[in-house]
Parts: sequence; structure tokens; C-alpha cells
Amino acid sequence: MWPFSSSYPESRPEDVDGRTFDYIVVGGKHLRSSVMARPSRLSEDPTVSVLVLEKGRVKDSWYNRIPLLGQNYDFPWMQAVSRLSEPITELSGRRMRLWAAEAVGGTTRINAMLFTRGAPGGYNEWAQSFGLDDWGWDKVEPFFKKSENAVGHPDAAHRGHSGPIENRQPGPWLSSIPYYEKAATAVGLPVERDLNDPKASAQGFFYLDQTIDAKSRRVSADRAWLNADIAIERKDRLSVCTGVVASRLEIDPRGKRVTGVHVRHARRSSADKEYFAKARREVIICSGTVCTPQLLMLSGIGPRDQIEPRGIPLVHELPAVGRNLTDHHAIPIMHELPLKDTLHQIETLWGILWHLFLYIFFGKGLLADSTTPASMFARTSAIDAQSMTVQTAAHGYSTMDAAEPRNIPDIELMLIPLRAVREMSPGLSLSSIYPTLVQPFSRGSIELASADPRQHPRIHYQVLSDKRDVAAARKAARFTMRIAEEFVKAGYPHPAPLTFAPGMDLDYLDSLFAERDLELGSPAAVLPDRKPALGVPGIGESKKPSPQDAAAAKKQQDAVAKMDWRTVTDDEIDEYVRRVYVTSLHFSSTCRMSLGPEDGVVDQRLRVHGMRNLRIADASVFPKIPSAHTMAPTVMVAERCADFLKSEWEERKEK
Ligand SMILES: Cc1cc2nc3c(=O)[nH]c(=O)nc-3n(C[C@H](O)[C@H](O)[C@H](O)COP(=O)(O)OP(=O)(O)OC[C@H]3O[C@@H](n4cnc5c(N)ncnc54)[C@H](O)[C@@H]3O)c2cc1C
Repeated sequence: MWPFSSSYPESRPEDVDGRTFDYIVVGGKHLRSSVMARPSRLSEDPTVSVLVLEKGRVKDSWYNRIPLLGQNYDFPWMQAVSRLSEPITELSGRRMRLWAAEAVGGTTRINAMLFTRGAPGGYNEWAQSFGLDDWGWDKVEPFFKKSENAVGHPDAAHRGHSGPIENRQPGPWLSSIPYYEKAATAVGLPVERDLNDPKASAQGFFYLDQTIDAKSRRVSADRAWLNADIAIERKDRLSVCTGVVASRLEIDPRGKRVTGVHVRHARRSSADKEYFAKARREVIICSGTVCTPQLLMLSGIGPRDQIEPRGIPLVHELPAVGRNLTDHHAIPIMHELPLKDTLHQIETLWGILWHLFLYIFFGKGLLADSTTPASMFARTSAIDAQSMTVQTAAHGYSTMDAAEPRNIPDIELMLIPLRAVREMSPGLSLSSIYPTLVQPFSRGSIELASADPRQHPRIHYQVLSDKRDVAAARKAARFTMRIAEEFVKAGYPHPAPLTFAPGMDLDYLDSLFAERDLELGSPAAVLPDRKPALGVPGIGESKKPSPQDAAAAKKQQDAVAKMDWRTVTDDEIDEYVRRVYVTSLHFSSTCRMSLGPEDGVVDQRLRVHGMRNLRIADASVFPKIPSAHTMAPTVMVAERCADFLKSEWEERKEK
């Protein structure tokens, strides 16, 4: 039993060089895991062998498993990487910093563990608007169920109860959360417990499921599908080769067949040798939204103008590789609450000791929870512009039926009881209402920066380049400010002034970023530098104000008065958004699914258009980003891919 379990059988590139495997899986974790974890599936055939190639390592640590601490992705031992985008014109040249994990288990090793499927209408839209009739809600729901064990909803027939991803709702532990619930109700949002219920309202206040087990430990994809027990049990037919980068696919250009994968050490070594593993049946790429199109282009699959200028032979022209980069974008809006109602309490010595005690002895408290216990979802077209309230019917139809594509929520207000952006933390105890555009129209792209597989590709990250996103951001910001007002009106027993919101003193805001590079994109982690107060004493602090503090406080009060949803102007919102807009780290769709090769990369069975034995199973294949956190939809895609593989190869055997 962990931490005393036997060590994980990780292979080195030398161990797999020249060997042949039935399936080679590059990166990711879900597919390879669902392929291997079910003896009743592919590995029913004892002769089936699988090679997993992964840039990162296993390195499963106790720290990583503690739900809240494991979200501190910028700690050096977390195996996280960040990639900077190109400068973004709409954000005055700022760059976005995109985080991901390079580890067995991928980004589920560091994420916030929120397990959300997204409104059924989103998948019905894939079927109806994109013609992907194999991906409507009725087709994808069984795979969501298959993947999970929804401990938090034991009697729900619409949930899965025997899958490997265990999820539950541990908290909420903070006394502020019920006041957000009341605020949501005041603007017309119903309160629901299960966002993953297809019959739940399209718009509402929801407590969120989190991938946490009965012992209050993070359930990452590797723990669910590819843990040490499984890896040891199957080590004769499963090789997990870590610390390697797949540098290119070997393709027989006539047959458009992948015959194997070239790999190198992920960190450049003095002997920079290339190794080669052969694929007998299929290669499945699960390298994520940024690295999957990179690997395709390095292998000569993609747009001609990306490949040939890098000296790479064009093997298969596919213009959509790397296009359609989509993400969820957030506007951090924060109010100041007492320390006891924010996660900042664990930044104090007593706070962390108390919560360690609760966690170790009872499996409870803030450490046993995600940063985001609850969220509100809404559709901006259903929010009345004057009153900022949600209309449950519009133009003669219900806006609450989640199966209807026209009702897909386009904003999510995440409740994150701490600073949403590290720089915006001048010693205050802050709680964020984090309005996020979850159906943006702006699209970016991934391009090759060089032929070196270890170099990050170029990320053209787009925000607000489509006017509909600008309109949605304005409404989302106003609506959030209205929620903050209702929070106070709901009887919250302390002052809760808006501190960071449109209408605020922009000089003050700029001063917080003054010493930083023109980049932003590190949404909150939990235990970083808590800066000394910048003249404005936080509510949770007993510091006696100096004359300078008093002057700053007066200035702040005047600014607070301007932060009113009724009077704030569009220009003020735009200026604020330009400064603080940030990624929610749900990037996707760079190899999206489509009926034909003109506007997409994979077909409905996740096969790369025009290639015979190459599939993709990660967040890059979403034809359109779901209005959900993207882990559960990615898991669903991987489950489907494993199912396609098994059924197709069984059919072939029968013939
Ligand atoms: C900080 C953070 C918090 C998040 N919180 C949530 C949340 O709470 N809920 C949610 O639903 N979603 C969340 N997400 C998003 C979610 O985790 C991702 O959408 C999801 O994990 C994407 O899965 P993927 O398989 O596409 O890619 P990844 O999980 O990124 O996996 C890609 C894997 O491929 C490997 N790889 C890449 N290139 C190569 C190569 N050439 N050779 C070998 N290996 C390679 C990488 O090392 C990595 O392990 C969060 C993301 C971040 C960054």
C-alpha cells in the first residue's frame, strides 16, 4: 500500500528501442489507461502489447495527492510546464502563460479536480451543427458513465458507479458559500447539487464534483487507470517509457500508414540519440492541445506552409492541424472577505497547522477540497441587460432546458475563495468570483517554431478578436458585480467590498503589475508569496493604519464606489479586461473532429483524416469546446477511442 508499495516499472528508451508493440500511445494518460486497465477490453487478447511514451515521470508524491496542495502547479517538483503565447494585440501585447503537466497522468496531476461533463446541448450541437451524429448526447453519455464512480450521487441512474474515476463533493467548508447561493437565487439562478445531471437546468448555481477518493486523496488519471498495481501486473505486455519525447512518427507515405515512433530523451543529453519503436496495429496520440499538433507537424502531417519551411518533408497535407485553438477566458473579479472565509487562511502558520491536523486525522478541511467548490452557469443572451437578472424564458422558449444547443451556458462564474491572479494580491484576503467565457468565438493556432521536438511550438492565443466575445465579457463582468452586491444583501455578516473589478483605479492596478513582464496567466495557486499590504489594510488584518494607509484607504473607498454594475461603463470594463483577462487553462480543439479533411483533423472514430492507423484521443479533438471544465470530456473521448479500437480490431479478426 502507498507509500510502501513496490516501485513503478518505468522503462527507458533503450529498453524499447527496436521492439514492436501492437499499440503505441504517445503522451496523455486516459486512452492508454482505458486500453490497458480493462482486461475485458483490448488486452482480452493476451498477445496484445502496448507501449506508452511519456515526457514526464511517475513521481507520485504525498504532496501531489493532497487535493488543495497538489494544485500548486508552479512548485518545482510538480512536473508542470508553462508555455508563453505570442503577444496578444487585444491585450495590449500581453502574453498568456499556459500551464500543463508533463507526467504520467498528464495535467490531471495538477488540475483542480473538477469533474464536469458539460451541458448535453453542447454535444447535441456537435451532432446537429457539425454533422457529427455519432457524438450527440445519447452517444457520449454511456462513456461518461463508464469512466466514473460518482460517490457523491449514489442513487443517480444518470451517473456511473463502477468506473475508475472516483468523484465526490467534499465541502464546502467556508461559511461564505451559502451567501453566494442566496445571491444566485436573487438573480434568478436555481440551486442544484448535480451539474452532471442531464436534466439539471442549463443555468444555475451548482456544487461541483471533484476527483477525490474516500481517503481524501486526488484521483488523477494515472491513479485511476495506470497505477503501480496495474503497471506491475501487466508489465509483460505494457511498457511505460518515461522521460522521453516522441520526436516524429515514421510513416509509409504510399500506404499512409504509421509504422512506428521515434523518441529521444526528453531532456537533452550529451548523446542525443534517437530511438525507434515499431507499431504493429495503431499509434494513438494523446499529447494534448499544444503538443499533438506539434508532433503531427514534426512528422510531416499538417499545413504545407508550416512544415516545408522547417526542412521537414511533407508527408500528408492537412491544413487544419493546429488551427481553431480555443480556450475558456476569465475576468478575475475579487472582493475582500475575512481571512476565515478565504483559502488565504492556510498561508498563516496556525491556519496551515490546523488544516493539516484536520486533513491528517479526519480527511477534512480546506486541504481536502478543490480551490473551486461551486460555480454558477448562465447564458448571456438570457441575462436582462437592465436588471442583470436571468430570464428563464425568452422568445417563447425555456432557456433552462440543457439539452437544447441554443441554451448552452456561455459564462461560468467560478467561486474561488482566494486571489484569482497572483499579482493582484497586495496582502489582502480576497475571494474571487471568476466570470469565465466558456463558449468564446475567438480562435488561435499552434505553429511550429522549429524542427526540434523539445522546443515549445508557437502559440497564437486569441481573445476578444471576435466582437461577440467583447459583448459577452461586458455582460459577464456586470452580472458578476451584481452577484457581489447580492452577496452583501443576502446578509453576509461582514463587509465584503469589491476590491478588484471594472471601474477601479487603473493606476493602482497597473502598479501591481509594474515590475512584471508583460505576461499574465497564472491563475491562483494556493501557497505563493503573500505580499505585504500596499497601504490598504485587509479586513482580516489588525494592522493599525498609518497616515499613508489612511490616504490609500480613502482612495480605495472612492474607487469601490465606482465599482457599481449600474454605472460602470463599457469602456471601463474593456480597460479592466485588457489588463486582467486570463486563461482558465482549458485549451482545446487544435486537431478538431470533422466530417472531412478541409476543416478538421480526425473523423468520428478519431482517425486522422487520410491516415490508416493513426488516432488522436485528447482535448485537441473537440469540434467545439464544451461549456465545462475539460477533464471529464477528455476522459469520455479516451473511453470512446478505446472502444473504437477494441471493436474494430475484433471485427478484423472475425473476418
Ligand atoms: C492548472 C490546471 C487546472 C485545471 N483544472 C481543471 C479542473 O479542475 N477540471 C477540469 O476538468 N479540467 C481542468 N484543467 C484542464 C484539464 O486538466 C485538461 O483539459 C486535460 O487534462 C487535458 O488532457 P489531455 O490529455 O488533452 O492533455 P494532458 O493532460 O496535458 O496530457 C498530455 C500528456 O502528453 C505528454 N506529451 C506531450 N507531448 C509529448 C511527446 N511528444 N512525447 C511524449 N509525451 C508527450 C505530456 O507530458 C502530458 O503528460 C486544468 C488544467 C490546468 C493546467
